Amino acid sequence: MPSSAPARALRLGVAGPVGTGKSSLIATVCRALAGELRLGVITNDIYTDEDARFLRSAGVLDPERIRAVETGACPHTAIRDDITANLLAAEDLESDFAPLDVVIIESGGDNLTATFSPALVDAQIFVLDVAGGGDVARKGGPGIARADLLVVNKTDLAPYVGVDVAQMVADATSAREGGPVLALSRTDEASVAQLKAWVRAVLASYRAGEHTAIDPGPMAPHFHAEEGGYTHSHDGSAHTHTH
Ligand SMILES: Nc1nc2c(ncn2[C@@H]2O[C@H](COP(=O)(O)OP(=O)(O)OP(=O)(O)O)[C@@H](O)[C@H]2O)c(=O)[nH]1
Repeated sequence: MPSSAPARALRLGVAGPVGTGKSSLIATVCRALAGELRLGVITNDIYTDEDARFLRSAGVLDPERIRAVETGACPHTAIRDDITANLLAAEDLESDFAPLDVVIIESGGDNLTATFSPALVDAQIFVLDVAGGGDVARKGGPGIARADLLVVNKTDLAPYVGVDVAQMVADATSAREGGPVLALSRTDEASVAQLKAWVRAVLASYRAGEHTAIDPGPMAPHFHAEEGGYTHSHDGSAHTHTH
């Protein structure tokens, strides 16, 4: 191993709107790579450990290797502004199961703009699905534009929702100025193999000291329905609420 090899596991973030298939994608990665890589997973949910329980029940990884962070009202704060709970969870996982190769961190998804801080993850995947409509990729946002990989998920559903996957991928590629876009379905083995190859390649580059964590940029201000409803922004310095 080169002397510049990092001392800890690669931390890989998975963000995207609710229901686009983040937990399922993580289950797919675990199923595909658990035989060759030592993996751990951290989930972020507002008030529950639902995603962690889903992943444990999927039987793709030792349940002890899946930890849940409960984020409270804004699930984005814990992956962007105050990342302490996630950092501690990642460090705990790594010390309990040393050595790990990859720790995957799932964001609690509720809008299009969630991004991870580069202080928490080394690389991030943003997940859209065809059921959200073919236009979503064109609308952009920091995760869509600048995550390390954009996944257009559930391509098996495209014929039923009238989405042209090739066009959606072309729009996404143009919104990302050529950055990688992967059309994925858990039922399409070729696409799963591409996802697996992408994770392997990022890990190899991270281990060689050649990978730089990119900040996709802060999230746009967004609304939360809890506590009577408030608009909320993560602009890097101030963490503001407007009721
Ligand atoms: N048809 C199809 N359905 C999928 C695929 N991947 C996920 N799903 C389904 O999409 C739904 C949402 O998947 P999840 O993995 O729970 O999505 P999520 O983004 O983790 O959801 P939240 O954690 O609630 O934000 C579930 O019913 C999955 O079974 C896929 O490739 N094809």
